[in-house]
Formats: sequence, structure tokens, C-alpha cells
Amino acid sequence: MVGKARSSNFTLSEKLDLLKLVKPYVKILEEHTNKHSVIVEKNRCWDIIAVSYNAMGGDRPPRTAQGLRTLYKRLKEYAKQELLQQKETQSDFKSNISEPTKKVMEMIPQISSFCLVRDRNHIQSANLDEEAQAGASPLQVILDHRPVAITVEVKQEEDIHSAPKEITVSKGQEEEPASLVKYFSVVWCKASKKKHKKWEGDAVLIVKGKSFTLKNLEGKDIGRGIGYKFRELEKIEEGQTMMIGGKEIEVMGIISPDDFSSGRCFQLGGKSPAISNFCQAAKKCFSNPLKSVYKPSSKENRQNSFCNCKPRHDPCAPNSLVMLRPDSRHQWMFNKNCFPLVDVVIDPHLVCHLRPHQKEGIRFLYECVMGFRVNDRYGAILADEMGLGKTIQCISLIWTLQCQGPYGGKPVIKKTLIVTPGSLVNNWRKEFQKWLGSERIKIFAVGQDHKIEEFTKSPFYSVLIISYEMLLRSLDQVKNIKFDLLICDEGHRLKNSAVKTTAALISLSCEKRIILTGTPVQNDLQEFFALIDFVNPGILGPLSSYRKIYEEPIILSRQPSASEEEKELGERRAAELTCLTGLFILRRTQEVINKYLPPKIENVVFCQPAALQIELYRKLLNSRAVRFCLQGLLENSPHLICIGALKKLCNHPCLLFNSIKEKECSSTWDKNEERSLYEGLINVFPADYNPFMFTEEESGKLQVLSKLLAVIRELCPAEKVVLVSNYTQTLNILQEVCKRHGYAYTRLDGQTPVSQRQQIVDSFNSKYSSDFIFLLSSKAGGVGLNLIGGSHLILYDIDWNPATDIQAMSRVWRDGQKHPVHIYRLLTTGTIEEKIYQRQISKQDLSGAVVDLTKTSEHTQFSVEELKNLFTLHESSHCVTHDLLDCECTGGKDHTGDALEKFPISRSCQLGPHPQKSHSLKPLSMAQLKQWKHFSGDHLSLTDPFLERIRENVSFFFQNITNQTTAI
Ligand SMILES: Nc1ncnc2c1ncn2[C@@H]1O[C@H](COP(=O)(O)OP(=O)(O)OP(=O)(O)O)[C@@H](O)[C@H]1O
Ligand SMILES: [Mg+2]
Repeated sequence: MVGKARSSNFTLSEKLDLLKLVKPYVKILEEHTNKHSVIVEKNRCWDIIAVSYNAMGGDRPPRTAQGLRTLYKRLKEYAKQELLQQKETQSDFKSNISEPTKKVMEMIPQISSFCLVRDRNHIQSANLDEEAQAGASPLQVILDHRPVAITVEVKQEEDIHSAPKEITVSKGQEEEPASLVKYFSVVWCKASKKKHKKWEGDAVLIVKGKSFTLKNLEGKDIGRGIGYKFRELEKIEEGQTMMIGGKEIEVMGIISPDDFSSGRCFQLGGKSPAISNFCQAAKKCFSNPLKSVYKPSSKENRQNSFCNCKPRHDPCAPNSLVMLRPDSRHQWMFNKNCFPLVDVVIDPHLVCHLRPHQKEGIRFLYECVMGFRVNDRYGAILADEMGLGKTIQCISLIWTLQCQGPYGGKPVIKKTLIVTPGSLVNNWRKEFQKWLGSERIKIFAVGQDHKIEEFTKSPFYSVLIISYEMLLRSLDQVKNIKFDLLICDEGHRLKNSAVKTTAALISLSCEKRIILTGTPVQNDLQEFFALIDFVNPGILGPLSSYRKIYEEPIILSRQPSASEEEKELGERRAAELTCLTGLFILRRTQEVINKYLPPKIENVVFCQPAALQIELYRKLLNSRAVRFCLQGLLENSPHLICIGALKKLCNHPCLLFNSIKEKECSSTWDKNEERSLYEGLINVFPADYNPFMFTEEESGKLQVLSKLLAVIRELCPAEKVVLVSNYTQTLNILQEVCKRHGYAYTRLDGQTPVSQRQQIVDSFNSKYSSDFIFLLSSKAGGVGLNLIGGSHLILYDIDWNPATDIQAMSRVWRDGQKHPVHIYRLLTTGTIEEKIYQRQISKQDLSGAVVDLTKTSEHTQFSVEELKNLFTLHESSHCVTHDLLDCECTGGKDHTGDALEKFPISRSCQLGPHPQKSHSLKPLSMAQLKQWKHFSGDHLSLTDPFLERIRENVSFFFQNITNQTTAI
């Protein structure tokens, strides 16, 4: 398929592809061949090459069509030689070719590979691999598919520069046109009479009726005008040069509405990543085309290298997991020494343990880091939901790349760096040992007794595991080690490129980068950019253009006031962004492993507040501080102090008592906002109140908890409980309860030394452990932990951020869990806790609010209306959340609501509407909650023995069972 037939019908994308294709040729030819300044007029495709080059070049545009033709001839010659070469593989034909030509040739795979990517995505789907396999040389295939062989008609330079016509402003007589919108790709410069224009850049011209907008390729408006003669605007066509709004423009092509609304016309622009990276890639190609793939030394005998070209494991064995073979483009770039292709096969020792989604995940990671998926990009984001085994997928990848490779079987990597939260360093080490034993691979986990120097000195270790904190401290040492693969576990923390950790990781030169995260990465478009830019630097262009092209239209389209047009544009841009990034992001939901897991019984338990709590609550709501807040006097954020106090009270009144006493003693008490909140509150407590002698009866939730622990102990004596709170002080109270009841416990919170964390986890998970309770501060160290020793998890308090709670709840229901899992989420009826829960499940749906693991309630913004709602106590309701569901049941019998949806289904992802899956770990929505079984505490026959025993203090339950077939 030589491109003749397509010469006159090129889309903008194709033209720009072509520009990228030819630009380096022009440059090189300009340096090394005779310069013939010939203007190409008729064929706009060639023209755009010359013009755009001109826009980037010096004063006098080269416009060297002749040079291009010479180049094309050379390419053809080269192709011929290449074919000959297939017959005489031993001789090194390249040595006969002159230096500049050689350079051009070396660039061919880079250039054409770029075209392949674009072809696949946007232009056509030429099956190059198939043709390559059918015997054509890679180069021949590439040449045949590139739109290079087009007819060139040459005109004299003088012909082209007729004076541009000025588009005239309408005198107001014209009738209003139909608002058809047209888009054009143009080059522009300031108006001048010079013959040889110095084009200043590419742009997109949008013409609508009598008005126009000119946007540069970063999406910024650089010109606007209204009141033009629409008949003239309507007539604009390809090739036309004109003056508009004080700028001279030349129309290079028509942009389809589709290319505009997807934003594709901007991606391919002059300063866009595509070009700059392409140029970089071309440069790199001259220096070291093999990159980190094994490169034989010049002395190395090819014969020798061929010795180990058998696959390490049998690719034909039943159940073998064989990786994708590199395509012709990849071979061309990375197998310059023509090593034989060897199948990369995952070690069967691992494969026998892998779940199907994990096999798919390994294939995905392999293709990303090898650069199979996106040309010259080696990054990936594995965003599987929590507990899906991201660790084993990475271990399989590391082990494979370290021992194998597609070219002559040579290993692709030598050293891997794994950066992870401190509490997971040892978990990684253990997982390596679990899946590979201690002989196959030598792992070094940096810790107090294991200094990084040991790793540097020893040739045995190939994997370094280090915490984010330690990485910062020993960055200089880490930088001195050459790592070929970098894995960032719980990598959503890299979402802010300004933070030190991200900057440190960016400074490592490793190209193959993987981010692992169980938290959705698409909640916030800027954070999304940071993560993408980390794994595949520059792929979305500079942040400024990303904002204009994607973020702004997408966010605008989500505003309630968005016009149909804005909505459509936003959706298209979101779809395009998903499509662009989807090649290297993989996310699977919990559903894929549900079938391997025991049942999960999830309960939301609404606990009646104790009398003392109600009294204190009323008093707090009547305080001056709360009244100020409701008047909108929110300077110094007094509302956050009020919220904090109410939350403490819900956990236990003694926490509030402690706070008041603490403040009373502090020197700033008089000036403190807290004074207006706490005034008179101490009198509500009994005169001899001693917070250390707190009782369970003083807190509704504590009463329920205490009963719950007793019934678990009684009904399932062999099972254990994970008890979660986000507050250390609350954990102290829970710990005291354990002591009082004689329950053996262990505890992990922010203060637990990193070196001890894994030991604590292991000991709890061990069947020999006598611990009944694991006290966990979820925020301080919950991420990534496996607490499968526990089969009951109680969430004592609620966080604003649903992700924090989901993180905590995912610790027990995961691979390896033997018992049915019971999850209890305790909320105090009618209080702020219910409101936070509602906000988690409904408010965030409506606003599309962004959740952030690192942000605390201190960052939460509220309107006065919202504060009014937060600062209301609903004393007479059994469950305000149920009241909001619009459910006609009275809670008197088991009820599963109908599908009536008052609230929209949760959408945690900003990149387009995704259907909510019931078992995925996304925050629950109101509509889904309504589907849960629900009943009031005085319901007559509770079938759940655990709930039966705690009902006395409970006003309402919601229950949902996953994997019900085998439940309880
Ligand atoms: N194929 C498997 N067979 C048995 N157990 C498995 C398998 N895959 C993973 N596991 C176990 O499942 C548990 C969870 O795996 P892992 O810690 O890798 O999850 P994750 O995806 O990293 O979750 P998180 O996002 O919470 O960190 C681990 O104990 C792991 O050993
Ligand atoms: Mg993990």
C-alpha cells in the first residue's frame, strides 16, 4: 500500500505524523546534501512539512522538497540493500554507507514506529506484524505503510506568496448564519509584508458563524474575533492564506469535529510531547539504541550469545504463560545484533499459583516495561483494587525479566528498586520468599540493621526494598546504583509532583517505572497527570497544555450549568484521555477474586447515643462557637474544632472531657476559639468525673462494641478481631476495654517502629497467636497490610474519606482468608457520624468531590448550609440515613429496597461515567445502600446471631452479604 492514492486526502493527524516523520530527515539532509529551495504548492501534505519546519526554523525557510525526495530515494536503496542483506546475513553492510545516511537509517525505526502507534490508534490498522512475519523485511513493511511515496509537484517559489486576503468585518447587514462550527489547522504569524514569513507556530482556527477563535497547540486562546462576514469565514479552505484579527494565517488542513472534540488535533502539535519526545527518541537512538536491554560488548562473539537462545521454560507445556513476542518495530530498535528471538516464559513454579487476572496483569506489565505498548515509553500503573495480589504480579515480572529476555534470551534487567511504605518493607521481603523461596533471588530490605551499603557492595543482591522515608534519607547512595526497574508501591502518594518523595524518585534515571496503587487514580485530574507523568514522563505534554486541553473542558462539562456543547466536548476529551492512558493503566476490581474468597457480611450498625452523649451534644450545638459558624463566621476554621469535638464525643465523652481539661490548662485558653465551644460543658459531667475510670455505658458505640466482642468470643472462640480507629486516643480507650475484659491484644499505630510492624502482623496472623484483638490505626499504617488472621473487622469511627475506610476494611477480606468475614461499621445514630457517612455515599456522588488519602478533615470545605446540617442532632430518628433513602419500609421487617434511585450512582472516576459494580471497592452509593437488607434494632427475628446480641443498643442495621452462596 504505497501512499499515492492518499496524497490529496490527508487528515491533519496524518499530515502532522508526516511532519514528524520527515522533519529529522530534512534537518539531516540540510546539513549533508545540496540545498534546493523548492516550494511545494499543490500537495498540501508536503507543504505542511515545509511550512511547519519553517515555523520552527530560522529566518529563511528551507522548504527542501528536493532534499526530501533525495531522502526517499535513499530509503528505497536502503530497503533494497536490506533485502539483499537477508540473503547474506554475515556481512556488515552498514559500514559501506556514509555517515549521514547511516544516521538517517538509524532513525527509521524510531520514526516509523511512531507512525505505527498513531496508525493503530487513529489512522488505520495496518497489520505490520503479520506482513513482517510473512517474510517482508521490517523496513520494507514500514516503508510501504508510511505515507511517504506521494506525488510531489514542484512550483516556483514566487508562485506561492500572493498577498493574503484580509477577512472583512461585517457591517451588520448580514443575516445570522446557522451556527455550523468548522475547525482548521493553521500556521500563523504576525501580519507583515515580508515575502518569507517567519511562522510563529501552529494553531487551531475555530470558525463559528461570524466569529472565530484561534488557539495555540497548548489549547490557549491567541486570537478571537466577532462580527466578521460569515460568507468569507464560511469560504475558508485548505491552502488559503489570509489576515484575520491582525494575524496572518495559512490554512493547513481541515480538522474534523471528531479530532477537535477528542483533543487529538492538539496532541500532535508543535510543542506537544509527541514531537519533542520523538526528537529525543531520535537523539537517543544515535547514542544507544539498545537502552537498558542487554547490549553485547563489541568483543562478544555472536556465536556465544546464541548459545542460550532456548527459552528458559517450555513454552509449549500445558498451562505455560508465554509473553508476547516483540513486533518488527521493537526488534528493529532493540535487536540490532540480530539475536534470535526467544520466548519469554513465566516460571511454572509461579504460574501454578497465579489467578487468571494475575496472569493477565503480568502480561500487561511485561508489555509496558518492554515498550511494546507505547513507543519509547516503559512505564505502567497497576491500579488493581486492594488485595488482588499486585505484589505477586510484580514479583513474577521481576523474576522473569531478571532471567530472561526476548533477544537471545538475555536478561532484560539486572537490578530492581522497590519503594514502599515503611510498614510494607518486610511484607515485600516475605512475599518474595513465599513465592520464590530464598534461593532463586536475593532480596535486600533496607532497615535499621541492614544498611544500603551492604547492597551496594554485594554482587548477590538484585532487588532493593526501601521505604519512602529511607529513600529520601539515602537518596545520594541510591542514585549511585543503576536500577533497571523501579516499582513504587502504594504509589498514589506520588500524585503531587511538588513533594520531596516524588522529586526524589523522578531524579532516579530508571526508565522502567511501575506504580502500584489500590486507590483509584482518576479521582482528580491533576493528580492523575502527576502519576502518568511519573511513569511515562512527558506523554501528556506539559501540565499547562494538559490543563487547557483536558482538565478544563472535562471539569467544565461536569458543572451543572454546562451547556450541551460543553458536556459533549468534556466527554469526548475524557474519552480520549482514557484511551491515551488506558494503554498503560490496568485496574481490576475486587470481583475478580471474589470467587476465591469466603463470604463477606458487611454491617452498618447505628448505635443509640448514651444519655450523657446526648446531653453534651445538645450543649455543644448550643455553644457560641457553633452559632458563629452558622452565621458564616468561619475565619480560623472554628467549624473544624466543633466537628472535632462532636466526633470525639461520639467515640466517648471522656475524650471530650480530656480536651476541655487540656485546654483549660493551656495558656492560650482565653483567646482560644475553643473556649466559646467548651463554655459550661464541664458542668454536664458528674462532679467527680474521672476520665480514666470511663464506663462503657457512657458511649453508645462502646456499649455495642463491648457486646460484639463478647459474642464473637463466645460464638467463634478461634476467630480474631481487627479493631480500627483513626485516633490514637480512641485506640487507648479501646485498649483499656481489652484489658478490662482480659482480651489479649496487639497494637499497630503511627508510633509503632517500622522495624516491628511486620513482626506484629505476622504474629497476629499466626494460628498459634493468642491475641484476640488487633488494634489498628488505619491512617497510620493500614495501607497494604494483610491481616487475614482476623475474620471480624470493626470500624469504630468514620473518616471523611471513604478510601481510608475502604482501605481498612480490605485488610481482612483477602486472599488467604479462611473464615467468613464480618465487617461492622459503627455509627452513632442521628449524629455527625451519620452525616459523614451520608457525605461519603451521596454528597460525593453529587459534587464529584475528590477524595484524598492524605487530606484530613482540616482540609474539608463546607458551606453554611452544609454546616447547618452537620450541626443538627436528630434525636427522634432510628436512622437518618434510612430516612433519606426514600424507602417506604418502616424497618420493621427485612427489607431490600427497589431500584428507585433518588441519588445518582457513585462515580469515583472523573474520566467518564463507569457503570458501578456492586462488589467493587468503590465507595458505596445511596442507591446501592438501599439495595442492602435493612431493619431496625427492635426487629423481631434477627437471623444474624451477632446482631441479635447487640440489638439492645442499636437503632438500625444495614447488612449486605457478598458470596452469599456459601455464607455463614
Ligand atoms: N494467587 C494467589 N494465591 C494465594 N494467595 C495469593 C495469591 N495472590 C496473592 N495472594 C495473597 O493475597 C494477599 C494480598 O496480596 P497483596 O498484598 O499483593 O495485595 P495488593 O494487591 O498489594 O493489595 P493492597 O492494595 O491492599 O496492597 C497476600 O497475602 C498474598 O500473598
Ligand atoms: Mg500491596
